[in-house]
Amino acid sequence: MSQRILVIDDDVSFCMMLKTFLTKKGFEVSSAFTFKEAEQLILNQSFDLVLTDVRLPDDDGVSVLKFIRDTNKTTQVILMTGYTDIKTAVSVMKLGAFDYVSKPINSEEILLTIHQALKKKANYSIVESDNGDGEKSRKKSGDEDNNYHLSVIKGKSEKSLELHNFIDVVAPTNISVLIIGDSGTGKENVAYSIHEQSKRSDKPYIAVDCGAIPKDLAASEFFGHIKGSFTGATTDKTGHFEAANGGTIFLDEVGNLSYEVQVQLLRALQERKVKPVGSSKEIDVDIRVIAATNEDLQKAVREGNFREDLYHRLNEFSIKTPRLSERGDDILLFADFFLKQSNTDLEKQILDFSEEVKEIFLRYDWPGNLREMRNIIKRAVLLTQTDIIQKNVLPCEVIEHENYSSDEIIHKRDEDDLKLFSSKNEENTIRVALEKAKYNKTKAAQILGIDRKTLYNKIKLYEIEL
Ligand SMILES: Nc1ncnc2c1ncn2[C@@H]1O[C@H](COP(=O)(O)OP(=O)(O)OP(=O)(O)O)[C@@H](O)[C@H]1O
Repeated sequence: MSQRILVIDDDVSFCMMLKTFLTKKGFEVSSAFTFKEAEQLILNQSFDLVLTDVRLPDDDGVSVLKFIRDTNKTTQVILMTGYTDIKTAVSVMKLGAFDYVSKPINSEEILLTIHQALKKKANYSIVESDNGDGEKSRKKSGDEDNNYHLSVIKGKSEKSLELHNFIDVVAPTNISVLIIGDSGTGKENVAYSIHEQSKRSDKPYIAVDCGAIPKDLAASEFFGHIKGSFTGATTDKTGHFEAANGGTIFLDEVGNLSYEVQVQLLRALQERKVKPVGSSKEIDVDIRVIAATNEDLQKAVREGNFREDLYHRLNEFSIKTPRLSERGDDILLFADFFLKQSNTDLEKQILDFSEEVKEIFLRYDWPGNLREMRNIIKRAVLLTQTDIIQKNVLPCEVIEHENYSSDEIIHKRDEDDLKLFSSKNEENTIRVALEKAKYNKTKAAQILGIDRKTLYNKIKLYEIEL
């Protein structure tokens, strides 16, 4: 059976274009132009994946994600953003979206991201609440990000050395570790490194995305259940705690747990015993706990949203993951790593970045940290037809502080980009670029990464007055 995708975007022509494109690629595609329409569709059928614009006429991508999380926990969500929305997209990532792609959407890039998201979905062996199949705990293996555990960059900057020093010190112990850091700074990687360097490395490592667990199913997810304990529980299920027995449990986005679940979790951590839902037998568990958050948990404690006793239990030792912009020249090491990774993923052989691009990377503030860099480089690799990545394939937000000289060579960008270009955002993006370039069309075309002729046509199409 083909996989089901829901596309949500209020730009009707863009939405239809994407629908046609994905249908041709063998997916079963539905579309909605508003949050309200999407809500109805999501209630009536289950989707494997939802592709949603960050801004919708009656709501936004955050609400879509929250709604999906409340109804169907394994649906993957990919956000589509205009370049001015990157910061919003980064914050939505914290709520458990799979990834975001920037507009203009490139067809090859979106297909790749869709396949990775669906692969991740398939790897979650948690069964959806409505079909009640036998459930198993999940290990985040096979997850796109997980492949990168195989080779990670440590870095040489002061911040990186400090981070790895902390990891080395705490890993061999049984101490609970709380990893604090902005989205995309590599918290999950740190958790896995701690497990790998611990005495438990040959035992299970179970990563649980706490933001993705609906409140009603949390107890069963963590502690398991026995057949018949509630509607849909048609077989016994092993909970994450039991599955992690002897090894490590990683509680990602721990700040998202409801108060009720926090109480249950605390009890399990204090007593090192769990009781599956519907069972009267307690099971002893020996686990090391690592948790991560990108929220200010201390503030959540002060405001009464996170239990203080649980906070202290999780935070026997804390590690802060540095922002990418704080990692000095390591930025180029990471860039090189993502270049190699993208070459492998996309079967390309790009050799390097131009000196100018390296300088831009070193100056940029990387609000989405490593994840943003990975995405930007993947896209640049996709669009580059020569050996070296040049500035013109970088998104506007990365180069917007730079000066543009009109005698720079204009590289022709893959026309494919413009085919799936949202007209609403396109017009906006062109206006912003023109303004930035002080209405110099050559510079504006450069900012946009398109050739001058295309820009002229677009100016005519949208009747932009110069
Ligand atoms: N040391 C590293 N070397 C190479 N790649 C890394 C490293 N750390 C993280 N990455 C990559 O950066 C991306 C983001 O990392 P990760 O998912 O661990 O971040 P995070 O802080 O857990 O994000 P979030 O808070 O959004 O869950 C992933 O693609 C990951 O593989």
